[in-house]
Amino acid sequence: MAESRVDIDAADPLPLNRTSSFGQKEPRPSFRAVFTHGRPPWYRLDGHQEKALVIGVCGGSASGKTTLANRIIECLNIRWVCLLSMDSFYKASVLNEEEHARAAKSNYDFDCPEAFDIDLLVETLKELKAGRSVEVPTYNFVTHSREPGYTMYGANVIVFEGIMAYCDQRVRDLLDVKIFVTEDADVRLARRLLRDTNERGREVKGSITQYNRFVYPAFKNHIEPTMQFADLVIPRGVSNPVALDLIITKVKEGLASRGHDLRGMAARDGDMEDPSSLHYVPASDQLHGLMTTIRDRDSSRDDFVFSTNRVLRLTVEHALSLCPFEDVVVETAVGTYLGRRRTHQITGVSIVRAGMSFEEPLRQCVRDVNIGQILIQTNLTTGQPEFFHKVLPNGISNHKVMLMDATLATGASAMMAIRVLMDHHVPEENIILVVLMAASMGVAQVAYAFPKVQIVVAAMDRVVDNQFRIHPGLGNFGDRFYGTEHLGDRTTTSPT
Ligand SMILES: Nc1ncnc2c1ncn2[C@@H]1O[C@H](COP(=O)(O)OP(=O)(O)O)[C@@H](O)[C@H]1O
Ligand SMILES: Nc1ccn([C@@H]2O[C@H](COP(=O)(O)O)[C@@H](O)[C@H]2O)c(=O)n1
Repeated sequence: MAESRVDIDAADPLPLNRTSSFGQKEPRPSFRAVFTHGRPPWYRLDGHQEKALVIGVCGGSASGKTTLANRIIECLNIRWVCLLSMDSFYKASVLNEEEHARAAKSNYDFDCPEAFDIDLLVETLKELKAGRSVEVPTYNFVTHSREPGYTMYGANVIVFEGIMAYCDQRVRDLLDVKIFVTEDADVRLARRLLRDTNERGREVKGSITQYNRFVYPAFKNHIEPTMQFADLVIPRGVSNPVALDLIITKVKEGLASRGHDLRGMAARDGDMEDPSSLHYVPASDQLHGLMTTIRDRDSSRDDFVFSTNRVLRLTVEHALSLCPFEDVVVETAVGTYLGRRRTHQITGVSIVRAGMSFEEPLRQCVRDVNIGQILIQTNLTTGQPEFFHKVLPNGISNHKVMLMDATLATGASAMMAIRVLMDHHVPEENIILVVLMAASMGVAQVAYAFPKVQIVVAAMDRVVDNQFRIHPGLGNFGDRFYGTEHLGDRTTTSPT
């Protein structure tokens, strides 16, 4: 797979033995890795996105914003948090030669709102808050320039820090909690001098010149006045454990009210009527016979795979008949003929692993098909689906997308996959969910959350047990199809 997402950020604000830039020994925080893979549901049972909680941290330069932001992340001790720094949005990529020369002589003003690309910052924060991934530029303080950025994945909590974090109303409106860190000006200057000379390649004289000319006046004119927007003013930053405790308690309360037990909630919903978006592969004795072989636990693997491939192909054919077609005139050998032609490029996206069984039947039906994959696994402790990986073809947002999985029980994995597609701008109405064996509760769940998604199933049962297995169902599809039954739980992906 092309795009691995096992990225782990080491979010250690003060690594072992590091001395703070004011010269004091900081208590060493425990190491903590922030995982950006294995994401649990980031939307509610109705399919709508749960907006991320955004915590703003503002204050003067070297007041301790970044250190506090990292400590908040560490103390929250949850997955799916990210730190966004306003520094990434310095406009420096557009500094001209003359401005670069001035910056080198500490004569360029980096301490005014105009120095930042606020429009890009607002867009980025909006996307992150909506749970989507963004490209964040990297800023180089030594060369005063923007460098290639990195992908920041959507998170449940975003900590955003910067000197001008509260200067723009549009940014303020995106923040759920606003913190302002205060520190004495002489402490800030001392820390900054150390940082400028140790980390940012500056001379002492130039650093002091820049501080007197721009940094201190900017604090008075632009930064300090925005303290009025803060919910919480914190003196001494991370050295203020009482304030830190208050912040963590408040944020955890906010998160607790956002439930994420989607599979459990769905499982309690029980049987429902067939929704209008559900389409069965037309019933026939032939289909019935094939499904009987597939359900029969005594069928040989060869018979199981053979019958499955035939039903998968029938299912794909039926799903294709739901795609939009338009009139087209063609010339036959002896005249003209008014025909029909599909209007959209088809992309298949399989939910790994069981959904991959659909890939070959789809290729047989659509010669120019693109195939993508989404890896979702069930967390065996929480029972929740978790999103790990995706490969989506270019241009997918304009395609009809066949989302493929062998079985659909509670619908939790399918919902997560649909959410991933929609986060990548695939319109809901462009998605067709194709499934070999569904449970009515899962179908109802997906149809409730995403009414514009068409659902095509070859067979449906009404009962899902408390281990999320369909009854009577067809057993563990992946193990039977891939012949891995003897490996037991080691190969278990999402039950459905
Ligand atoms: N409470 C504190 N006590 C001592 N040193 C601190 C404290 N907070 C931050 N520092 C140190 O001050 C320097 C600047 O802190 P940083 O968090 O990067 O500031 P900012 O992001 O506001 O510019 C860093 O070297 C950091 O280790
Ligand atoms: N090329 C640059 C860009 C910015 N600065 C200074 O950085 C300060 C903001 O960063 P903090 O980590 O202190 O919040 C700001 O005060 C700018 O003066 C710079 O020196 N060079």
